[in-house]
Amino acid sequence: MLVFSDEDGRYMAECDIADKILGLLIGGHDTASSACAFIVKYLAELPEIYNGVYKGDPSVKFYSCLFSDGPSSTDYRRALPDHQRLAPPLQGAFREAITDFMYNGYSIPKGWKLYWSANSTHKNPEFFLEPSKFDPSRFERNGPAPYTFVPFGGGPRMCPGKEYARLEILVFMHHLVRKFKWEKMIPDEQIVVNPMPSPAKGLPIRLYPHKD
Ligand code: HEM
Repeated sequence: MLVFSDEDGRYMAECDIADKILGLLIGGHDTASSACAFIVKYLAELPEIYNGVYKGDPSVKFYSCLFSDGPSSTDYRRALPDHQRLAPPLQGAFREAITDFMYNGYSIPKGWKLYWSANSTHKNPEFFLEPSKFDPSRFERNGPAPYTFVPFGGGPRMCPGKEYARLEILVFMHHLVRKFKWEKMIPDEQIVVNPMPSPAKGLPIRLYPHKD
């Protein structure tokens, strides 16, 4: 960013570079930590799923694929994690209409700003049976219809960090699950969204090291 210029020879202003770096730090860190918090929360609430993950049960593929005897480590690329459907770290983003179009009976003029929402798309019962239920095996049957599962967005501006994020989350979970079982210290902890979803008190947990 410091050394590259655009086609007219103009360099980026310092404040634009700072803005991009801050965007990258927030986009790269807070998203993945929000995702990790929700896996920890759901696995604490659903011991049968935790046990499946710990034992490398293939029906919880995304969560088991980096475990020693689990499926191949490349499976994580195909697997779709249900925690990101239920609690997408990024709630959505803005787009600008590049042409006039009709949507659901509404006429959207060119130039209007539109907000697409990952959260409401992911909770649509037309696409997800029992949408409020955490079910890591739901994607094993049929993959989601195009543009119904969009935690990383879609189209040309889709998150460029998604493969890195998936791997980062799996490495963290791998070490946590291999070493510990845990329980939540606040059973009904509230979820706040500001701007990413997170447990209001920071999800305090009690860790129990595995004996074997
Ligand atoms: C679980 C983790 C993550 C989630 C859920 C996530 C989600 C998203 C979403 C929804 C967008 C907007 C896409 C769109 O407008 O269509 C986005 C954009 C972006 N993400 Fe991520 N992200 C994650 C991790 C990361 C990481 C680790 C990095 C970098 C190391 C990163 C860098 C970016 C950047 C630079 C953009 C802007 C892309 C553009 O505007 O062309 N993200 N992300």
